[in-house]
Amino acid sequence: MMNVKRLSFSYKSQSILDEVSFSLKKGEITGLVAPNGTGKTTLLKLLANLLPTKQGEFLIDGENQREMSYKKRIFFLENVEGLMRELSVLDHLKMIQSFWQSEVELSWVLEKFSLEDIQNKPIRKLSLGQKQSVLLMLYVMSDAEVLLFDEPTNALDPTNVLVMNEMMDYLREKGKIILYSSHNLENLKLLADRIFFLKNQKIIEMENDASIFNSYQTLFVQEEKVKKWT
Ligand SMILES: Nc1ncnc2c1ncn2[C@@H]1O[C@H](COP(=O)(O)OP(=O)(O)OP(=O)(O)O)[C@@H](O)[C@H]1O
Repeated sequence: MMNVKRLSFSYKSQSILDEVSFSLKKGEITGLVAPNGTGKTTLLKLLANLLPTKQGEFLIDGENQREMSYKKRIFFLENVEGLMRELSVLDHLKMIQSFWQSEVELSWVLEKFSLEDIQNKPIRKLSLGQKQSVLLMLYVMSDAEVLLFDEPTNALDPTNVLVMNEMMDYLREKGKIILYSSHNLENLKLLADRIFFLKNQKIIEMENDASIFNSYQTLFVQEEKVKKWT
């Protein structure tokens, strides 16, 4: 269980989170939804200890984020920009396997993503969607307890979205704590056990049922922003 207690955060005068409290459970996928620029990535960075927090605390199984081993329980790579251009796919997998002392088999992960053919290519020679698949592979390879995904379907074609969904089901089965930030409400509706909306610096927990699209419309869609162009 990951518990977040009274977490607040601002970039200078811009308040992003205001005394937010929630918990994430093992074996559950929690969706995180909000319009552009609301603070989803900021929240993921805070949980991964990549931004300094002054107010609030978070714990994994009671262990506070200020303790040394906390960081080694969470995997978060914001986007493909975090991959190393000159290193091959295989190099990345080996690096993560070694750093995380993971027992996940390299060949098994490559096979699940059907990426055996490009395993020796450097990242700079891959397409955007291929890089995204590599990023997802690293999550699986890390075998970390807490997995924070920022728009994981970015640049993926429909087939690879299905591959990602299989991956998510597998990770849930393994008891991972998963926070999945996305604008793809349709896919989240399929996958998520719970969905959080982020609005006015607060988390609102929503039921993941047929009403989720209407709720999004009511809470977030600002008709005045969609201007007539013709
Ligand atoms: N390093 C930073 N310094 C100052 N402000 C920042 C910084 N990073 C993000 N912001 C601001 O914080 C707000 C939230 O940004 P964040 O990236 O967390 O949003 P998001 O919900 O992930 O958006 P998107 O859906 O577009 O990815 C935005 O208004 C952004 O301009």
